[in-house]
Amino acid sequence: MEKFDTIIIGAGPGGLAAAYDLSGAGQNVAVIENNLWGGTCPNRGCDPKKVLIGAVEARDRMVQLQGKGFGDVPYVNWTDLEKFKETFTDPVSDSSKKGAIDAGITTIDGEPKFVSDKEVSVNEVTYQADHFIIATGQRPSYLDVKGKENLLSSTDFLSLKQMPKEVTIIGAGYIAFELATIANATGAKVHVVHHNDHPLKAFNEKYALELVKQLENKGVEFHFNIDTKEIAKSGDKFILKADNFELSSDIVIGATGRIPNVDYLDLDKAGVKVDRHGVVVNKQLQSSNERIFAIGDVVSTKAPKLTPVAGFEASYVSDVILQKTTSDIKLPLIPTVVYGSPKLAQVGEQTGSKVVDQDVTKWFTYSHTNEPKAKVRIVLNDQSQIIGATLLSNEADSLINLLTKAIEQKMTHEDVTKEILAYPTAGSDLEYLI
Ligand SMILES: Cc1cc2nc3c(=O)[nH]c(=O)nc-3n(C[C@H](O)[C@H](O)[C@H](O)COP(=O)(O)OP(=O)(O)OC[C@H]3O[C@@H](n4cnc5c(N)ncnc54)[C@H](O)[C@@H]3O)c2cc1C
Ligand SMILES: NC(=O)c1ccc[n+]([C@@H]2O[C@H](COP(=O)([O-])OP(=O)(O)OC[C@H]3O[C@@H](n4cnc5c(N)ncnc54)[C@H](O)[C@@H]3O)[C@@H](O)[C@H]2O)c1
Repeated sequence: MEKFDTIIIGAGPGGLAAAYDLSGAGQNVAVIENNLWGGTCPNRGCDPKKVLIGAVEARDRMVQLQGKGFGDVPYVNWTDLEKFKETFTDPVSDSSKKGAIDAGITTIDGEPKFVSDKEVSVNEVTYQADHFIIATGQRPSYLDVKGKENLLSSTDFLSLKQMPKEVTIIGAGYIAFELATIANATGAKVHVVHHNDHPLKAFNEKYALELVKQLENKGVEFHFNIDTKEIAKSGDKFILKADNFELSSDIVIGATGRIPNVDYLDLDKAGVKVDRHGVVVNKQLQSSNERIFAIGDVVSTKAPKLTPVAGFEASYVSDVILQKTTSDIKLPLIPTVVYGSPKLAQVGEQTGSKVVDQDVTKWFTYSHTNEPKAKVRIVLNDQSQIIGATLLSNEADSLINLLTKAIEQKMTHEDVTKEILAYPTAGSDLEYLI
């Protein structure tokens, strides 16, 4: 029986990062993957989404400057854009696997199943290891309603060969907003159907509602407090049905959350406990079997399910396995961005001793490209240090990283005035934002 120091299940950003760390430290490491190498983020998540959003941003920039240097602006050509996206996604799996092999990591394709707390079987071959890391991520969850087989997922959306004329998206989280923004820029009529009136629940409500308004101004229609009961097929159309509500469209995308990939692994044979949010772990990311760890999206903790979080946890667990640390995991500040157009970003505390909330639409940073709406909200503590921020603008993604550093360094207004940042940029406004 082949024996490894560590076997990792799942070759996403989390699993591969751990594999490189452990193999780089001299361990004999195997990674088992049952689908595309590289995982969700580069194959069917962050990266393809960002390629599509890139085209939306280019179009929106021209629309903003219509009559100010630009004339008629065409819709994004979906078919061409999809082909461009594929130049990023097509090579990912092979190159991720090759990279691992080149680094001396054993790569195994197939469906792993635990046969004991020390052994896993794949394609009828049994492998043993001192430690295991479960890094199997999440997959889309589908609403449990009549006709749920008629729902498409974000993965299906990102690979559509043609963008239909009418698109309905159920849910109002990250995925719903990002896909709505993309479909809208191709000229599709987009509907967002949500079961309550709290879109993007984790974000400042006023800012989330301002983003709704910006999308409505572009023609996206939001239907709040609609509890979907059925997705019926009628000819070429799909009808979303709820109490006193029907909506017909060409496709219906379910974006109502994701579920952990904990089934099919026979985790009970290894004594690993799970709940509906994923693998249950302690503060060292150890499961109920102390030799089996879990990282990334599959972990049942409140940590945001994001690529940099999976990478951070991978590095932490590698250090635990290599006996470089015995401390509990301590996640740093985690900035998050909804890649719409404009973008919505948030980091840190949302309440404090002082809040400076400004509409900065008319500031040069935003007015020179005629942005329709830009807002910045900074939260300070009783020592006037920056402790949190919410941003809505096209510059929000870069500015949120700068603010994350400012919070980590406990910067005050006075500290900010002592810095020189390139002008004119969103960063050089910082001293006027506090
Ligand atoms: C549409 C979309 C957009 C996103 N955009 C962003 C973004 O902009 N920024 C951001 O930070 N995050 C984003 N995310 C989230 C990000 O993709 C995840 O947080 C990240 O991929 C988690 O990494 P992971 O390694 O934990 O899991 P994954 O990347 O999901 O990798 C898990 C791997 O395990 C494999 N696997 C599953 N089950 C098994 C099994 N039984 N046996 C073997 N292998 C298995 C899977 O095939 C996969 O390759 C997005 C997600 C989606 C869906
Ligand atoms: N930019 C990014 O960083 C990014 C982008 C996409 C995804 N992600 C990650 O992927 C995760 C999954 O994204 P998501 O958008 O699927 O999940 P989410 O949890 O962000 O949003 C799910 C939404 O569906 C709603 N919902 C639940 N049941 C519903 C129902 N019956 N009818 C209508 N709406 C319903 C929820 O209220 C919520 O608004 C995110 O939490 C995030 O961790 C991150």
